[in-house]
Amino acid sequence: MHALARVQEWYGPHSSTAAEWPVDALMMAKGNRTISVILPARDEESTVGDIVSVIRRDLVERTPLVDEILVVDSNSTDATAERAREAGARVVAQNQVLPHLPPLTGKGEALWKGVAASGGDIVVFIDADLRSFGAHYVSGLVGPLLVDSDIHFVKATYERPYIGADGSTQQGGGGRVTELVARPLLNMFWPELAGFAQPLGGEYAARREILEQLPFATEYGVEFGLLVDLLQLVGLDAMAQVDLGHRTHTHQSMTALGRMAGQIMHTAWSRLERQGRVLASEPPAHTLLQFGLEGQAGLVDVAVAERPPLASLVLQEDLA
Ligand SMILES: O=c1ccn([C@@H]2O[C@H](COP(=O)(O)OP(=O)(O)O[C@H]3O[C@H](CO)[C@@H](O)[C@H](O)[C@H]3O)[C@@H](O)[C@H]2O)c(=O)[nH]1
Ligand SMILES: O=C(O)[C@H](O)COP(=O)(O)O
Repeated sequence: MHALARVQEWYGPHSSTAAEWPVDALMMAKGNRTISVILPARDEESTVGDIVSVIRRDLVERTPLVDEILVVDSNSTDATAERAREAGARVVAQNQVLPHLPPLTGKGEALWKGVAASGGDIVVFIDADLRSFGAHYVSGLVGPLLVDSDIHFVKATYERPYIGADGSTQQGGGGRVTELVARPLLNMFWPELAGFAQPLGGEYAARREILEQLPFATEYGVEFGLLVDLLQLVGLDAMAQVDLGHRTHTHQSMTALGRMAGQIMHTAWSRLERQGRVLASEPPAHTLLQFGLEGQAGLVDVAVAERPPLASLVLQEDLA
């Protein structure tokens, strides 16, 4: 079957909206399973507290859908940890989780450490820089996992405007790396994943037993790597998409997004090599020469390290 026909066949039965997953119905479906919400946070003092407070108020105190709120403090230099703790989250410092391992950096490292430090049967990731967060983000993402045992992973979709520094809104202007890098790469090499409208979005949920079987690319390669690896591990029919409505967040600069794009291309390359689809005569360069606003040049490293599946680590430590 042609890949796009496959996407069409998948799309209907695997797509829903957050409104289709009311919290009361999910409480009935939850049984004795536990749910952890993990927020990776680097210098997010202005937003992390509000997000944690909403989860705590609506999904812990009002209705106990969520069992654990964990903020992974990703080497912040601001009051992220204090704001998160005051709002009611458990906070762990990224480098204090599995401290016997040499630390790595970036968002993927924060997520991997978050999975290691949390305990829920279902894990929900929520970015800590969201400005549009509502409790429906969490309930929408866990809905398909709680009611359908064949679903192992749920990814959010939403409208993503670009909000300028002057507050002006450009509808559909957000997600620049998604549109210019991730989507073309997915369509070229993994077209079955083309139906995920926001492949780089930071909001998704999965069963712990699946997350522990997956390697985690560090830095900003993590979402792209997880999607590609999940397709191989569980297959498209075990993956679902939920529309959460609208997402706004803190935008990064163009140079920061250039580095992100480089990291995503490296992650894609590593998967192509691993799947035996390219044979490199020499490895791709991981340096990126960028030019700042005033024309100053700077060399940055966009290499993406990788953490092994947590399950393999536990096994190794058991054997040691
Ligand atoms: O070293 C880091 C960098 C980021 N973050 C946190 O990760 C989240 C998302 O990072 P952000 O810098 O806001 O990324 P975006 O520019 O929003 O990038 C988008 O695209 C990335 C690549 O797929 C995803 O990782 C993001 O979740 C997604 O929002 C935020 O809570 C950050 O504080 C960390 O914890 N550690
Ligand atoms: O998903 C993306 O492409 C990055 O998060 C960048 O998003 P932005 O263009 O909305 O800042």
